[in-house]
Amino acid sequence: MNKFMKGIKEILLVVNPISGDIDKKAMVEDFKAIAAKSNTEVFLYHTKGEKDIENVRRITSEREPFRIIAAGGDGTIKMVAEAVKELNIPLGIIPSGSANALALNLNLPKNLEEQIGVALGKHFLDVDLISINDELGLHMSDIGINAELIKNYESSSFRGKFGYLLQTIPTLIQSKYPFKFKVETDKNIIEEEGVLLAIANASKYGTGAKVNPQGKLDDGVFEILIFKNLDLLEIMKTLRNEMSLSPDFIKILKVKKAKITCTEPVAFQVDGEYLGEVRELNVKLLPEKAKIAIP
Ligand SMILES: Nc1ncnc2c1ncn2[C@@H]1O[C@H](COP(=O)(O)OP(=O)(O)OP(=O)(O)O)[C@@H](O)[C@H]1O
Repeated sequence: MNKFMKGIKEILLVVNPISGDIDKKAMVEDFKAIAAKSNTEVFLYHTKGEKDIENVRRITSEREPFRIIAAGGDGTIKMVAEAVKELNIPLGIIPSGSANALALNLNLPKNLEEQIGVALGKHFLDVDLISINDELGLHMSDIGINAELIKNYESSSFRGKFGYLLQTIPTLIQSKYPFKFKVETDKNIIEEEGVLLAIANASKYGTGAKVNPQGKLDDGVFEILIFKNLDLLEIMKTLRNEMSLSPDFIKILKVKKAKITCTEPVAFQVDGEYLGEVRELNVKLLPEKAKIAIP
């Protein structure tokens, strides 16, 4: 008798073994124990750091899980969302990265038992997916000083808040700001000088900085935020803390599609991952959504 005939459901648990420098053995055991109570088996996949999208896709088509859980940081969640974006399989998140910005924006609980409960629960948000130069963006991507800061942070050896703090002044000194941004949308063309242009699906950065009060992950639009060239230290301070930035510093456009160009190559990051310098970004909302379990 196969598992379907026995009425056993299967979950795919995707675990990033290195994310956040956290040992996940106890989490996996807890997860299996809780899943077993509802006649659910767990198929475990440890990410390898290469070919993970292909592997998750293959395992999903072979095993047909009714839900996929991503245990890792933002990079792991994004990888899983990319792998199964055409399939409409519900996703759960066990936040276990050094950066958990999506979990923060989804108000996921801090306690592991509660996180497992939510990940296996029945409430979902259909999160918009954004394509940025063919990269999948889930919450906050940008070009300008924040991406320069992430680049410097990634190449330094200090992690966490202190690591960012340490890189702030060198980033400001080395930065090529202000940048000249041109944004073309269906409605108009805007040219503006600024220190940073963000493509925001969410309201907050992973630091808690609430820069996009209008941002809703499931509203079928995204915001383009242009941080004007004003009080740079104030902006940097805001980005790295749980603060709201004064609206005087930001211009906000609500769009479904845009082309962004800069006169010079500028640092670019997607959901906290530095992706080199670009001169042009083609951004559009994808027709697919990620169905993510929420409290
Ligand atoms: N087994 C592995 N060995 C090395 N790297 C891996 C492995 N599995 C996944 N990765 C890498 O982990 C990264 C994703 O990490 P994720 O964002 O989930 O956690 P994180 O702790 O927040 O990471 P980071 O601090 O790099 O943002 C990807 O770059 C991926 O290639």
